[in-house]
Amino acid sequence: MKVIKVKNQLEGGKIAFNILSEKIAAGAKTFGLATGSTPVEFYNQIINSDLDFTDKTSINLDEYVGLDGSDEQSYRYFMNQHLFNEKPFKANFLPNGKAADLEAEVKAYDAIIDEHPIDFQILGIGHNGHIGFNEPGTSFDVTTHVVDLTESTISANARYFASEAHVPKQAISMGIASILKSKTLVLMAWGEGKAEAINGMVNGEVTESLPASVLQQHDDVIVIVDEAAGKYLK
Ligand SMILES: N[C@@H]1[C@@H](O)[C@H](O)[C@@H](COP(=O)(O)O)O[C@@H]1O
Repeated sequence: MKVIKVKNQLEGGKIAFNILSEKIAAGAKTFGLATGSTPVEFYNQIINSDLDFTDKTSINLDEYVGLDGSDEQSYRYFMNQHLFNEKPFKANFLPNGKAADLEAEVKAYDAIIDEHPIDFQILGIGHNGHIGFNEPGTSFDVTTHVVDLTESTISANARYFASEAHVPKQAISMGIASILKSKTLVLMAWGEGKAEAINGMVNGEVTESLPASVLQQHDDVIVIVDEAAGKYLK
């Protein structure tokens, strides 16, 4: 795991963007994308670049169950607002949170990931160490699955909703086994609230109780943190 400390999200987003650009120059065509506040500056860098994505494919980590893509709180809507409306891709995949048959949707999403091996995956991290919506206790062997969100995640994500009661209780998430198949992973974290999770991920034991710790087992992971998120790192 390579750790890069930066001043702020702007500097971190630029570094992540530079890594992305190098991978594109080397032939990368499929990008695993994440939602949340963490990657917003990274997406701005993409939007403001002259890179062409019309022959590139994106596959997002997750989506809330029950939300349609037109719903402002859905991750599809977030991605449209923060990236896709400005930077057209060949294809943008996200799980369908409104699928009538969730098990069929999970299988279909696994097939999409198999057909489009991910070259570069961008990740944020939850306060409890989750990646995507793989909550503590999730097996490292799972592929796409339906997740019951923890209270901690529901309350952390309530800021985007009218109230905590409006936050969906379930999500469809790419699994840890799928995330680990990406050739390169870049995980970013900003702010003190992420400091303990980051320290556990980098220096702690590899354990399902801190899902991000599994990244220690991958040989091309770059962690970009600001001072606050990296405060326990040597
Ligand atoms: N499913 C998403 C994760 O992919 C994201 O990394 C995390 C952190 O969000 P933020 O970047 O807003 O701190 O929140 C959500 O739970």
